[in-house]
Amino acid sequence: MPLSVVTQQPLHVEEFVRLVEALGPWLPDVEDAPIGVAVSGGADSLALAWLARQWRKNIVAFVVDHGLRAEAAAEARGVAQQLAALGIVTHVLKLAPFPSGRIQERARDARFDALEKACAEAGCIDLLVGHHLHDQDETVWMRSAAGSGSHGLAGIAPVSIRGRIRVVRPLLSVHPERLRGMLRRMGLDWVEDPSNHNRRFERVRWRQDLTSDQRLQSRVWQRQADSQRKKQDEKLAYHLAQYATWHAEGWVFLHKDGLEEHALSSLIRLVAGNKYRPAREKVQSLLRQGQGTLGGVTMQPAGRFGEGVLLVREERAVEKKIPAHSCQVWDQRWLCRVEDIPEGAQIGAVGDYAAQYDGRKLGVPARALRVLPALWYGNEIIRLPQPLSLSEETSFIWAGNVPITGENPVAL
Ligand SMILES: Nc1ncnc2c1ncn2[C@@H]1O[C@H](COP(=O)(O)OP(=O)(O)OP(=O)(O)O)[C@@H](O)[C@H]1O
Repeated sequence: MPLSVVTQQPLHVEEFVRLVEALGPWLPDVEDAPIGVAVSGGADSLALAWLARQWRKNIVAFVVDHGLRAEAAAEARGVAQQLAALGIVTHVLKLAPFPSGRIQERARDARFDALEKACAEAGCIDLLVGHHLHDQDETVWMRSAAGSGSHGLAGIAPVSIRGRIRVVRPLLSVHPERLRGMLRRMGLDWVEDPSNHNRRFERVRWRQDLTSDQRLQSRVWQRQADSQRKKQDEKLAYHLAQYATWHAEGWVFLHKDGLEEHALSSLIRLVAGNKYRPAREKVQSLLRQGQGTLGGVTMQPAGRFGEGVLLVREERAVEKKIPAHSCQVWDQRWLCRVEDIPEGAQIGAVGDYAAQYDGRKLGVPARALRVLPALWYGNEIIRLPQPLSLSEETSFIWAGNVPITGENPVAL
């Protein structure tokens, strides 16, 4: 029977609770630690917010206004009012304008950055988002069309870590019609975003064109790839635990017996804080050479650190100095924890200043000391990172936001 003929029953609260509880553990339902919900005002996330509110008392909704359409601000206010009427505390997050080009990707990144920050401020460590079964089908199909391997075909992960929060997608196995059915039954209206129908975007074209058979096929691929990915990840985690040592100054020692393609590419991604692993051929060529730079990371023989290699952030690749703020991330890896930052201060690499320190005594490669972050005021360093600082206070903490195994969370 074609899928479209199957009647989709509205989703019930009990089923939602089963789905969401399976993705725990969850903190107790207390005021100080609410669960965040990202709500666009579209049917899926509105349904998610309503269901989450039945599940728990303490939730906080975040509505992001990208400022991309004239009516967006009024729509966001409308959604906030609708949520407030459902007894849900809501914050509207207005994004600063971003440059044109790659608009969907930029909007997504900016949205998740804003959501992560807002969650941290509201005391949420978990954020629910409303991706559903059709989003998963389209993602898998698109990745298959792009020639992805099992990592890509495993699709959107039900749980992923993004910076300081856990992003949870309890509706990934739910047909969207079941969510709309639920909203209709509750008499709740939703907003239709016109960009969801704009065929300029690849995802929209697949959403409109995928047949039921293609959707079924993509679910088969997804399940196979997911189980393959899990096996590969377990193997890699075991391998890294055996051979790799990550150091708090952002560098890695990899034992020679552990030098192989998957381990190396995952560690390069980790040390550089990159979204993606480097291309396979390049990793293989680096392995053949035994040393060199790739993906913003330098690999060199480990020398006094043992038989193997060191992976250190490449000095030429680090971000230039940027204006310093508290909670500012520099070089996509270091979060500034300093509170009382003077006007005009900047975050930049320690650089030549590191020459004053003895890496041997500190147990850190000299190269790794040079690429650590520091707080600069003109040509002076006013806050040093650990282990160069004499103070007990930690001025910078690792915020690489990159998993060691598995895929980087893709903010869809
Ligand atoms: N403007 C926004 N504000 C808050 N959360 C958002 C916003 N846009 C998307 N999200 C979150 O990301 C999820 C997936 O985004 P996507 O663009 O697929 O959703 P949508 O089709 O715009 O809306 P919905 O999923 O609510 O129907 C949403 O379900 C929601 O949780």
